[in-house]
Amino acid sequence: MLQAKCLGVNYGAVRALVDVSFTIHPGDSIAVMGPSGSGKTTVLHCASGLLNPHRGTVIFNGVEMGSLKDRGRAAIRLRNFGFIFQRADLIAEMTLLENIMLPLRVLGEKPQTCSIQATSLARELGIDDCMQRKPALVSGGQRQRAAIARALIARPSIIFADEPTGALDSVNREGVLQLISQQCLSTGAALLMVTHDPDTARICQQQWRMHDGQLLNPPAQRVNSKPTAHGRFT
Ligand SMILES: Nc1ncnc2c1ncn2[C@@H]1O[C@H](COP(=O)(O)OP(=O)(O)OP(=O)(O)O)[C@@H](O)[C@H]1O
Repeated sequence: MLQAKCLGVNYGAVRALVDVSFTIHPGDSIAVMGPSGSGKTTVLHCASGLLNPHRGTVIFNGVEMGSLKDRGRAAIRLRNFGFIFQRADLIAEMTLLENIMLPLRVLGEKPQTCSIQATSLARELGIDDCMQRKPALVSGGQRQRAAIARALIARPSIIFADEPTGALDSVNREGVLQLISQQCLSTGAALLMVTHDPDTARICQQQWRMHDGQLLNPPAQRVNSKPTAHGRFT
């Protein structure tokens, strides 16, 4: 589904990525781990088309992302990718409902259809009682659940998550991780998640390690495992 070949990114003298290659298949769940500055976020940004690598290519469903203009890459992101960041990054002026509906609205769905789907997803994520509130008036855990709903509503084929529970306490962290893995299992979406935390990484089938811009355990050497009945991955 997504293939990255020999990615290289430099920031001046800093070699943020060095010859990084990997493949993401439908349903894969991958945690990208490694020390601060090792290139985890840069990998996520290149894979998702947020950043054009200086060397190498990213091919999504047969389309080379680097050959597209910004608008073309944005269209692929909107239709196929969901994003969850450490801070929920919801739009402050909109209610949770409006935030969650936003991707479908941009894709041209009717408001009523968007509202029905957003409400149903919010119920699954346990935030249906605060959908009319703005982000500043709900808890951090509720904000992050809303961000997950927004990332999932257009049924993306890949979820990109960068420290998605970094701003949460341990109880909320566990709940949010369960929700992400359950939602990926039920929709078949792949997950590429950057995290420092080994406990967080354990929800994924695969743990990739980065060091000094290099991927240390290339995906070809990995052994895949299957999701458990509890919605977690082994
Ligand atoms: N916009 C930028 N300008 C200059 N250097 C950058 C920029 N973004 C990243 N870097 C550098 O590239 C390297 C990789 O950064 P990256 O953010 O990918 O690492 P990371 O593993 O995600 O780090 P962290 O865990 O601290 O978030 C680091 O040395 C970083 O300082």
